Amino acid sequence: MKEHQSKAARIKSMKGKQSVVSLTGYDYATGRLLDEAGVDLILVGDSLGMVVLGFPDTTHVTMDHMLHHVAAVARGAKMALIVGDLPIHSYDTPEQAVENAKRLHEAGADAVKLEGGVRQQAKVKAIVDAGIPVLGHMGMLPQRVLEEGGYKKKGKSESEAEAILEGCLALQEAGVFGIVLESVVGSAAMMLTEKLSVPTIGIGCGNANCDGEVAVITDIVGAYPWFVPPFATVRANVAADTKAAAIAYADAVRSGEGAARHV
Ligand SMILES: Nc1nc(=O)c2c([nH]1)NC[C@@H]1CN(c3ccc(C(=O)N[C@@H](CCC(=O)O)C(=O)O)cc3)CN21
Ligand SMILES: CC(C)C(=O)C(=O)O
Ligand SMILES: [Mg+2]
Repeated sequence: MKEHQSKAARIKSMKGKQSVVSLTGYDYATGRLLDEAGVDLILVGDSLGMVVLGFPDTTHVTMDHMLHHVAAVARGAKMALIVGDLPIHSYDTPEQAVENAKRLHEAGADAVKLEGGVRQQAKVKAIVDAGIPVLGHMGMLPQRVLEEGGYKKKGKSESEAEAILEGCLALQEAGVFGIVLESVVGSAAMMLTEKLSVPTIGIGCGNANCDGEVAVITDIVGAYPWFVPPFATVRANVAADTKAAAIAYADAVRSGEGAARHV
């Protein structure tokens, strides 16, 4: 087994033993800091389209964007499993899915993630057969935000929860090492976590209903204050500190005092 595959196998084996700690990261410095912090899994998410590139949603993200950011994170992180999101329309066929998964892997991703269940089963099998571990993603699927008309909670009814389970089981059978559950109501997330043999990694699924959690790094450090999902806990004030530092710098330059350290 190659190193990237044993890293993914380690995440899979954490189910029932240790919570999987995951955060998104988009650049070298953040990859290095999260690695030093002991994060298990760094997701180079297509959320970078929103919080780094300034698009209104993730449907504008391309393979070129992903390759650029995956390579930067991979230069910074050595211990954590690095997962790269396959962006919208990069996995429309099994052949295209394998080709683009290989490109993300060559750029430095240990594994890839794609959105959806039953209709992605053949693509997941093909990528896993090519030797690249796959993380599933079920529940709310941001790449479908335009069709859905917003970000809505999933699994509210029993039939919707059962449909999510069917998708998760299809992914599990195809060989995913874990599944991200996004915006699934807590009771359904708990049911899925019980029924699946691979770890579930929750975001917007409440507390302690999944085998791990993932969060968008700019949300937890307060670096992108203009759109923060309601479930995120903001633990630092990077945006406010950045603006305050720029204002203090501007004052120093404009006052004639100068901004350089006097050494
Ligand atoms: N900064 C950022 N953080 C994220 O977590 C994130 C992104 N961007 N972009 C891509 C997706 C979109 N995400 C979102 C966005 C909004 C809600 C939200 O408003 N949820 C409400 C609405 C529930 C409903 O209407 O059914 C909730 O109460 O959970 C959830 C996840 C999560 N992802
Ligand atoms: C929100 C997570 C799961 C994601 O897919 C992303 O950051 O793109
Ligand atoms: Mg994503």
